Amino acid sequence: MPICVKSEIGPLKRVLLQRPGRELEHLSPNTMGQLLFDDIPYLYGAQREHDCFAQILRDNGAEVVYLEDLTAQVLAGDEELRRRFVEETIRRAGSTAMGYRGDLKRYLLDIQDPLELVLKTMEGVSYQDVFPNEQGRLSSLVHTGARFLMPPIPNLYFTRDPFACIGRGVSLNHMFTDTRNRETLYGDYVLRHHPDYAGQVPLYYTPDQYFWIEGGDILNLSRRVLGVGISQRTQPEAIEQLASAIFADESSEIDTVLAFEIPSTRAFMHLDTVFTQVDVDKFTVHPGILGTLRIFELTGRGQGKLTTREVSGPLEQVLAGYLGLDRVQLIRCGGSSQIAAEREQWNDGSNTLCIAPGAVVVYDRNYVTNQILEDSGIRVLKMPSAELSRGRGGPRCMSMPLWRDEI
Ligand SMILES: NC(=O)NCCC[C@H](N)C(=O)O
Repeated sequence: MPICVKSEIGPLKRVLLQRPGRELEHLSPNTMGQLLFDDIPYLYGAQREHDCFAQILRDNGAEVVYLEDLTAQVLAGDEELRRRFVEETIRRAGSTAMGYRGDLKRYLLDIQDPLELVLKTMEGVSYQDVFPNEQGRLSSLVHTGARFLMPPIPNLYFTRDPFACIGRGVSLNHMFTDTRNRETLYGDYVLRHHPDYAGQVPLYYTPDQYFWIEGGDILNLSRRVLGVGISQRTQPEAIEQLASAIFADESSEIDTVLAFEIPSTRAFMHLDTVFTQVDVDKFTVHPGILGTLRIFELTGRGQGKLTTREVSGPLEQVLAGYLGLDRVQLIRCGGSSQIAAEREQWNDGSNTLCIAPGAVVVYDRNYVTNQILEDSGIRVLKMPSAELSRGRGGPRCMSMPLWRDEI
């Protein structure tokens, strides 16, 4: 079996990243809001930071694989699959792309090197790429300099979101926004066609299901308990469908889904922006969610229908109960300072990537939270974060574990 993720903290052995590329250079002040960025990162700085992230993971025992490489391996030498991939990419890229589908298809299929093709679909295709010599048509005279026939998809380096590993299976997600829905195609091709994955991974959710769900909301709390956020990006109906599919899979060990309802705002876009596990009995949390958090339990494995109830009690007590622990410690992002909590949560201070019990990768800029983690006995591996953080996601968002050793 190629996938094994039964916790948030088991030693990380294989992880999927995407190295940010020219899609970041294709953000502009007019488009960045729609493309879910608050600023335009400096690409070469972002790549340096990302390479440092990958090196920290390798130095600590994880094999790093890249989404762009796996997708290129799938397309290499299979002309029919390459054609289908290009057609599907165009179909998902919006009405302008569909209006130019013949030209885009010719342009993309002309790119022989599979990795170059994959990167081009991520970077976006401009009017001038396709029509370098066009003159005299209305469409060639207006705004051609900054016009994309196929827009860039700059959020791909947040590999946490388009699909999520759950035990031995995967939720291949239906994303909240159009720009991010294109991202699911790469995981789809890898999971269905790559020789290492094809036919071996149960899919618990697929993008053709109607409700939104994103991987940042999915937390493998234990081999038996899955946590899922109800958030700006994940609808409760999607959680019901996901839970039903998991409970119907006899090979899955999960018998409980805990749904955590967090405020539906951009600052808290996914559960993992406010809450991540850092050790067997320790979690980071953004204090801003504690007052309003509601938790629901879904059960019903093997019964053909779900049973739902609201769970009462403080978060630490609920977590301790479901994880079979005496107590759980919540480490507050920003400590006791509200301004530090808000600033560091905005820069993903709560979004740690746990690589083994008690060891996490974090952004260096969140020094208040990082110090508190160290004081709590956590080994804190800091990565540079001036540019990557402008995309509003941290180390957990930028990684999809494919294999964690069981604990
Ligand atoms: N799991 C995460 O919280 N991922 C961060 C995603 C950031 C991206 N700019 C987005 O808005 O979707």
